[in-house]
Amino acid sequence: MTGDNAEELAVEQALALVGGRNHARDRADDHARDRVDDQARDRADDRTGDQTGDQMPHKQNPGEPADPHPTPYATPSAPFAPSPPASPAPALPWDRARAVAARAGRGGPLAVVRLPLDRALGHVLAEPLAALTDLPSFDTSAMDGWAVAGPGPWTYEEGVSLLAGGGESPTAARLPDGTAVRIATGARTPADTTAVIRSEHAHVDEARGLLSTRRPVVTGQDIRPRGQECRSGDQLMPAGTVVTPAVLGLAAAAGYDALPAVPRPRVDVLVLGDELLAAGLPHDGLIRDALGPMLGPWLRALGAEVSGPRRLGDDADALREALASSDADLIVTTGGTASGPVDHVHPVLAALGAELLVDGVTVRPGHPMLLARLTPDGPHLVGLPGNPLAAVSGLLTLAEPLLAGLAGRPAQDAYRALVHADVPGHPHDTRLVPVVHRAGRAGGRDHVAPLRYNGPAMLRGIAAADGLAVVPAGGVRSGTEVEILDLPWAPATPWTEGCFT
Ligand SMILES: Nc1nc2c(c(=O)[nH]1)N[C@H]1C(S)=C(S)[C@@H](COP(=O)(O)OP(=O)(O)OC[C@H]3O[C@@H](n4cnc5c(N)ncnc54)[C@H](O)[C@@H]3O)O[C@H]1N2
Ligand code: MOO
Repeated sequence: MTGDNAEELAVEQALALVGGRNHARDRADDHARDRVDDQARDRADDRTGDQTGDQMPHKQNPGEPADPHPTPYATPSAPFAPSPPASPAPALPWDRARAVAARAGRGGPLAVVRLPLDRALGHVLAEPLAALTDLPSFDTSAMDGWAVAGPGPWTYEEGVSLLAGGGESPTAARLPDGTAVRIATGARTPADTTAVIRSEHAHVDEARGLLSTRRPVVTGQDIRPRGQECRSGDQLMPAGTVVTPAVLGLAAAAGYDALPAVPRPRVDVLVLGDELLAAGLPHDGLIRDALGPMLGPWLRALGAEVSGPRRLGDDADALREALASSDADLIVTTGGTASGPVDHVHPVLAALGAELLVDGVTVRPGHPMLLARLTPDGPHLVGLPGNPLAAVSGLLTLAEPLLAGLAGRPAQDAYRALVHADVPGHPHDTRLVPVVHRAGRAGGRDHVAPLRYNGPAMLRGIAAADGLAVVPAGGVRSGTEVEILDLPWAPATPWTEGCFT
């Protein structure tokens, strides 16, 4: 990794760490039971209603530009001709899909590496962090002042001071009753010290060589006793903890030079689509690739080591070759998940004999998202739909819990927050809607506000968001609680106020 990359990674990890509310809870759903339940439920869904987003009676937010539901890009040489899905497997409900992804990530044993502290940020502790020393490791003065023994007034020796980091002074190793010695914050207190008197509370009579104080002296005052914070061997943090800057500081204080960590999961990002430009303005039916620039940093913020994006166009052979030759733990593809003429993800997975763990999720946007295992021991693949907000939906539904499992930490769990505004729902699918957290004003409660520009092809809402509301079928009323998934960075900037809600 270059220095630049390391710096970029550190910034992204820091963003992730700053923003994370981490309401993690390990939901170990029974995968086999889930699949059976889900299949029964989905068969019922198929009988009762519409599965497409096109008919969603979704009230348009005021001012939101019309977003006709996108159709796959069609070229004159390959006219769009909808074909049946490659796999008849039913779509999974959103929470089941997350549980399946989390379970898939937890499938194998975790590797352990020892990383120097300056490379450990954002990794997950593979073992509990046990103190290698008592903290403090010696009785320490908490203040600049005087160490005293017994009741005052105290005599002292002119010119003798105990300093932080100083070795044991022969004159001050033991402090006889009735004596005092000048001491600095962080210095070891001599044996038999009763208390430390802050310099501002001490009265020094230089002529008589006597120290006194008008304040009562409490035994042990302003002394940090050895082992106050921990004893050697105490567990400071459990395995599975994400190494934050504060954990690095604690580990250093407790004597660590390197930390036992789970290696970051390695992720290859493959961007599919002939219509995508890597630079410049859209022209002639071509558009900018919005996912390549977004996914690397986002996946790094989720703790991954990312290579790519590689733009493969709509080339089935190139996709097959890239999948077969990858040595990553996870491959993330974008686009090509549906059944259009150049949607190659399903056929290539079938040709490689991959096992589809999730083939569609009853969530809007993002319903064609998929999760596969390429070989029994091989990498997983998360297929993100090409519509950009649908890709974000797939990222948080499948990639985030999978990566959490691969990295040895619990997946983010949704938590509940009040929503300020009615949020329309899909008739029977979950909706993920960009929201921003707002502090309650004038006695009001903290809440989230849904953001406009939340169409599947739009990123304008999510760019201003700090979370996604998980809106159940049928929608939610203003003033009720809704599940929230946090985005892995700090709350959106204040100028989103009024601009997007
Ligand atoms: N007959 C049906 N067609 C479609 C359905 C459906 O149910 N039946 N679902 C629609 C939905 S919803 C989605 S989402 C998309 C998913 O399709 P793909 O995953 O195959 O994605 P593409 O067709 O390749 O692209 C869709 C859309 O997104 C644009 N795109 C793709 N990649 C990028 C990128 N990197 N940056 C920016 N934009 C990108 C692409 O140009 C298309 O406009 O399928 C619908 N169709
Ligand atoms: O509604 Mo699609 O799943 O745009 O994402």
